[in-house]
Amino acid sequence: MAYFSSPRPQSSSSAIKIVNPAEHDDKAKLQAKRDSPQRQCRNILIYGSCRYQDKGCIYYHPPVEGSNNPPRPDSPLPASLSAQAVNAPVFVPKAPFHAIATPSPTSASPFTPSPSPSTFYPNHAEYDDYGDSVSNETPQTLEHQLVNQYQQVDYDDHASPMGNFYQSQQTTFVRQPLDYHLYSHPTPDAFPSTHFVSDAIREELHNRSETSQLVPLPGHNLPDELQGYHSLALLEPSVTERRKFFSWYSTVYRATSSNDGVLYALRRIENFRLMHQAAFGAIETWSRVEHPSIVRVREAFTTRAFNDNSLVVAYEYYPNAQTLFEMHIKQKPPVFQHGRLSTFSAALPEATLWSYMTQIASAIKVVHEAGLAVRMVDATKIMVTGKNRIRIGSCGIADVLMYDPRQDTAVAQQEDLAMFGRLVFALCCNNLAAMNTLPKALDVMGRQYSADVKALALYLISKPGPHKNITQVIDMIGTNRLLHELDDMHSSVNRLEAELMSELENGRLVRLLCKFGFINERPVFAREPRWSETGDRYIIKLFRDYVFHQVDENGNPVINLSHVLACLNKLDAGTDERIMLVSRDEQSCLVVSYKDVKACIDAAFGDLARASR
Ligand SMILES: Nc1ncnc2c1ncn2[C@@H]1O[C@H](COP(=O)(O)OP(=O)(O)OP(=O)(O)O)[C@@H](O)[C@H]1O
Repeated sequence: MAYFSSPRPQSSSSAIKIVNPAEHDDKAKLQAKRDSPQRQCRNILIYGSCRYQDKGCIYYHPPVEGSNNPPRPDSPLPASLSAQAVNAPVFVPKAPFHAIATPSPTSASPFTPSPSPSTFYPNHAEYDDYGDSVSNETPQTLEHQLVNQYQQVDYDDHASPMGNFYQSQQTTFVRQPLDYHLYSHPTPDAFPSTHFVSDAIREELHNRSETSQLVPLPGHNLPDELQGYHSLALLEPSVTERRKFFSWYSTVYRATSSNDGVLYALRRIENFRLMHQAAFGAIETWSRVEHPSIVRVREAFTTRAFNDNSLVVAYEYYPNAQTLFEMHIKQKPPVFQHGRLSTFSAALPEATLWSYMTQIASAIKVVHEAGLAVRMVDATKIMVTGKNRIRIGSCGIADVLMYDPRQDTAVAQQEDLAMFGRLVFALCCNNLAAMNTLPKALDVMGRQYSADVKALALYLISKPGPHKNITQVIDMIGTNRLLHELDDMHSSVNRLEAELMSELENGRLVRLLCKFGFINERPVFAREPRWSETGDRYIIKLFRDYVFHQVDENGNPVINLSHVLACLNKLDAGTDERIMLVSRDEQSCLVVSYKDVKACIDAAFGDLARASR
């Protein structure tokens, strides 16, 4: 929605007072006056040119500067518009200003607006072109087509995480899913995609937002309030087989903090009795570790809210995050492939593996430099929070659970490297326990990955030593791969910035629409019930009609988002381009520039803002 119109160079303009044609006007006289070929063509006044000039238009067309046509001395072009100009013959377009954008499922190119508003409304001649494509359908038929269109798009989208929902005949969901494609699908070929954030990112973000807002299912007997957190929801299905976290069972919840209203992931360790308060010291150190590949630790506390002694550590929450285990190792349900059920899962591509290893190595380096050890480099605790973006989760918990003031951190750091090695084997072999049969694991690894992967994995699981450290690991990853990762990151930032640009102007347009909402049809203001119908506000009202309430020559509504966006952008820019506003009774009209309307809106809104203080 980010297009912005460039103002057309025009002569200075000013609002022209509305003139109500006197009811007792001599109609015949008026007709004669209107039909006079001496009168200047209204198209020239409004648009600067008339496309019917050489096709029989009977009104006067002043010569274009530099043309060979001699000037007509008896009918000079007025330097500026006079109030009488509103009596000029009314321009009646052959077709409505803007055709309805009908995304018909059957048509190959249902809606083909010009790529930018500046070319979209360059002159009135284009309006007639749109007229050629005007649909004769009633609004009801159009709505029906639109509904069909959306149904077709969404129901066909098997790749969408909502796909199962749409296919299901059951009506167990009360909440309506968001229609991600509501206003931009199907994308017409001629419509530059830069006008909207791309479908993939929009859907991804909507999915995350929807997950964040999912209401927890009842029946888990969760506490209403927990040390400043409320609205707890389980983040893992309660029926899966339970693995122990060291010697304890753990559960992850999503919860909202009463302090800042932000969502957090709470990891609860069941039946844990804290023996040393000093164990929480590590949590404080962890809460200061900031790294893009580490899930930030917020705080830790013990609680009896679950009817036991639980330890709870609060982390940053990443909606729809999956663990590396869930994403790459867990056996997927069989799918039909080539006519039979198959449980085949593709090997992790080597490029992705290097990206993962680079991110993990970088995170471990920061942790080791902070005098800590990760203690949990495990596929079930590393989360994928975006495309190829991983973060080590559950940091700090092991420090509390295994608290031992005499423990040597250097030993724990060496263990981090060994765990990292086991993780590489698990990812290469799609098996958490790959290391248990090392020869087989090496064989699988050798067949699918380069010798560098194998060398690094073997180094990581090699015996601890004074020279074995994370810096060595990063050296083994190599400058080329690090540079490659850096380039990928920059490209990703560039892409996201471009996406951001395409949505940049939305806030501006919403603010404008809000101003309209505040001003238009306000029942009572300053004890003047007609406040919104008089003075500047009347112009705003007519402008609102011009933007939103256009009708075609049959009186059918014209629903054209491009027209609305172009008008609002020009209004916000305050361009000199002029438009004709027509009163609702069609008895009077007004030629104003966007600049004039903008001034009216600013003044009216200023009135309201002052009165609200
Ligand atoms: N900080 C977080 N933000 C978002 N989701 C999280 C966060 N931490 C954990 N999760 C999610 O919670 C779910 C359970 O996490 P958990 O670590 O218990 O995984 P698990 O595979 O069930 O491991 P285990 O079997 O050891 O409990 C996972 O789907 C994980 O993605």
